[in-house]
Amino acid sequence: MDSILDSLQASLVVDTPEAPAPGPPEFLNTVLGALPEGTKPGTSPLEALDSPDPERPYVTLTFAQSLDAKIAGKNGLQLILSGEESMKMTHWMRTMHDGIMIGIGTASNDNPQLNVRHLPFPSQNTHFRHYHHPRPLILDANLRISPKCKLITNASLGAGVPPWVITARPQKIDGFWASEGEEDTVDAWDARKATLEKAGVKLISDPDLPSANTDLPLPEVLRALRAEGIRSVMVEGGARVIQSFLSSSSSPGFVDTLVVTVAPRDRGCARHRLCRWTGAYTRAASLEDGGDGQGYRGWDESRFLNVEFVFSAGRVYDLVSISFLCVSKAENEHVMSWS
Ligand SMILES: NC(=O)C1=CN([C@@H]2O[C@H](COP(=O)(O)OP(=O)(O)OC[C@H]3O[C@@H](n4cnc5c(N)ncnc54)[C@H](O)[C@@H]3O)[C@@H](O)[C@H]2O)C=CC1
Ligand SMILES: Nc1nc(O)c(N)c(N[C@@H]2O[C@H](COP(=O)(O)O)[C@@H](O)[C@H]2O)n1
Repeated sequence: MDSILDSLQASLVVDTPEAPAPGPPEFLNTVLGALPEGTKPGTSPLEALDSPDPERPYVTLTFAQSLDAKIAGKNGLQLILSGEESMKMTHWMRTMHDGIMIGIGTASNDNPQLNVRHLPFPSQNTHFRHYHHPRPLILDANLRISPKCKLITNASLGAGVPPWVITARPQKIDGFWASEGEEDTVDAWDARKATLEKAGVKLISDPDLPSANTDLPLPEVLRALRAEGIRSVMVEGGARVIQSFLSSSSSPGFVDTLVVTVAPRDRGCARHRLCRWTGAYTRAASLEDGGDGQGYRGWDESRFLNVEFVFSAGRVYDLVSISFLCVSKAENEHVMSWS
């Protein structure tokens, strides 16, 4: 009897497949590199992200665009182009880098948090302590950033990494101010600097960074960040910063990897159209996906199809993989493929 019960019991032992541990989509591991075995995904930046130039950090440029290469709505209105899965992918990618860079246009317009709140909530620890959060880095020559922005207030509440602002104090040229009233400008700049520092912001104002009204020179910015220990940077935008990095991509260029989310809709603002990018996009889209499971797949709750593709500018816009997925559930799980 016992043996009958034993064999009955044995036959009732069902192999319950364990839910896969949450982690970045496989294509990110393939393109950017995986964490050493035994490391919990999302808890530390990737050591594997090694810049080809030891004087600057590794640069991943990433953004979301509409089919017609626009990244914002009318008057720069923030557009949520990414669906749920794509947003999660972006947040995983944030955990993989030391720093996350935006321009002051995005900081003022979007008031972003640049955290990883879309990742699954761990059972222990607080969300903020569990994951690696990249250091927010803001390109802001004139110190226009508001001390009340979310990046600064979150950090002051212990719920974010204090941002660094990359800036350049106006300087005299050959002993003269560039224009009348410039001295007052410098006083105002110094006052804003004091306010920001009091709010916990660190200013990166390398002497090599020339005084600039608008755009800071990327080689010096990247060099200064590397000197501060930033080994990898994820550049998120906005339009002007993306254009600066794409324009830098003639040899040798600063973009090591490019990850773009394309939402299949034409809805954006002409001012934020990424003209230069359209050509590369057409080229990428003309390649075949292959549907071999290498790509990033996930069901998107949004109404729109999302397409992700990745290529490495380090290899002159060579396509590493097109990853995509699709689909609006409302559209009968229609799968789109590139051909
Ligand atoms: N769809 C997406 O993935 C994203 C969209 N956006 C959108 O982009 C828009 C903001 O874009 P922009 O107004 O162009 O602002 P931006 O965020 O590109 O900042 C540009 C400003 O940064 C400063 N800057 C300093 N050094 C620079 C350099 N080397 N190159 C470029 N800028 C430098 C200048 O003051 C410049 O005006 C917003 O509407 C935002 O919603 C922003 C990020 C991502
Ligand atoms: N991945 C992605 N998809 C979109 O549709 C977007 N609009 C953006 N924008 C970028 O993300 C920032 C907002 O970050 P938080 O949600 O506040 O953490 C925004 O400022 C852009 O840089 N990205």
